[in-house]
Amino acid sequence: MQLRQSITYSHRDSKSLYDGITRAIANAQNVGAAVLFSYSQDWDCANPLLLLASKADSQQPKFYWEEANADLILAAAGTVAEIAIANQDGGDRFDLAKKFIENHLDLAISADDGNVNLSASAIHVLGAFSFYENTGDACADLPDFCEYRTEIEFPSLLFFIPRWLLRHSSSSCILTINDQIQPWDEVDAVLARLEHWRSHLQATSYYQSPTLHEISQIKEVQGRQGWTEIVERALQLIHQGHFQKVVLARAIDVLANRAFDPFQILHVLRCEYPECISFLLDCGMGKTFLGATPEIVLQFKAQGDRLRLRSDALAGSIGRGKTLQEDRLLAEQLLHSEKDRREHQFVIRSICDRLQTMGANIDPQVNTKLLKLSNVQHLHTPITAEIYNSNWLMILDILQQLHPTAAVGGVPRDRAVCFMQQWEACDRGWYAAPIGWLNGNGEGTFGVGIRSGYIQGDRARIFAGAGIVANSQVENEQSETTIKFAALLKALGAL
Ligand SMILES: C=C(O[C@@H]1C=C(C(=O)O)C=C[C@H]1O)C(=O)O
Repeated sequence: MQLRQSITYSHRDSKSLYDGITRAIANAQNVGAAVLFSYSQDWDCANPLLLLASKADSQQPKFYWEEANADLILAAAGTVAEIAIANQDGGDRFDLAKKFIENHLDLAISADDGNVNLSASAIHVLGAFSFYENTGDACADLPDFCEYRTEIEFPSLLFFIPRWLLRHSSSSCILTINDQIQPWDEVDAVLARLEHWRSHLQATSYYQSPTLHEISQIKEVQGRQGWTEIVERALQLIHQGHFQKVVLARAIDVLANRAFDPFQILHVLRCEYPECISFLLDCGMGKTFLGATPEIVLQFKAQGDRLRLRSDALAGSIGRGKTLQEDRLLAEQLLHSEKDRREHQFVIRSICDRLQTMGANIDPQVNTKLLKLSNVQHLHTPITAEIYNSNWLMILDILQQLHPTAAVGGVPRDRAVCFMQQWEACDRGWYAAPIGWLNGNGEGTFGVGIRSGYIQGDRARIFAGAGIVANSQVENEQSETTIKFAALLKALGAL
């Protein structure tokens, strides 16, 4: 089955917009339920993050996504359809995500002003998964687990279709307004609703950034053991052959004297890390998850019956030098480190094996390079593949297979993940899990939610992890996480 958004109208005149809405109302009447309608048009906006900050109210879900390298910014707010699955709900969340998309995109009607390409006019679904499918379930027999839950909880799946979305690139800037059309709707009422949102977004508004905060406390989250002791325990288990690799995260709580401004923090990240994907996801309940990730877990594009896929192997890390020469020496050290190469190979293997299990043909050209960010350099191998399937929604099955890769989980995955759940100081929530977007044109990107943290009022909890393999040195792994923390600490004004 080829599921795509059912119809796209290009409207150079108001009659055809009228026809599109009429068709959506007919669809809604046929199925006896609401049907999505979207209208896209050229829009003038130089700063999508500022638009989001000034237009979205605090109760609304918000999403921001910036891939500077791919020349793409998405800024969106509000919701016309949403699925939020709590950790305890059970059910297969990837399957539920798929059904959500099918239910909403299958009968959706899109219209545009005639100047919009298919990618921009397609309806976008935005969201994230939590790291663990069902917190505590995989290790139900482990004692005292609940004590270590994070205080900031996020759904195990959150997908939403925004009320409005701005898709910005250097060549175009398109605004899409989405609406739910009811069987009893009338065309004029729908037109009035579209006009309401259009003028809301067009009205001049100013973003008043809150008064700058000061940091009052920075404190490592303590579990039942300190992080270095957990790393030592993991090394013993690696030595005994229990697992070969486990990625262990530390968490730090940062407290300020007044509320943090998530938009300001994201702005710092996007300027400092242009090679990364800057992201922000706010459920509309005063909690924001944000970060700047260098890692893509799955990027895809449907081309006829084929799906082009990309997934990044990113593992093996070292700091940046203060001088060019020191930086080069560190780079050489990383490129020739047997331990880091081995750690990196685990990730390449885990991604390739799982893609092959799904029937994908991996492109034979696989090149490992250095990825240099302002605070850290990594071994980086983009893996590209192709799979034949007429239903692009199988990407959710692929995502389910890939997550967590050995870059943020371990090898073998189940044993490593169980250890992490048992020993890490707190639940990961959305940290190191897939976050991103897809659209009705069969394309999308999910990043790995690392170099990230949660903001809730005057509190932030940030995460950083490191891959532990045989011969890992505890102090080196700890300083690696300290280097990684620097990104968020700096953006929070805590460094
Ligand atoms: C787990 C994190 O990073 C991951 C672990 C890496 C490593 O161990 O070298 C490198 C990149 C990421 O895949 C993190 O940043 O929190």
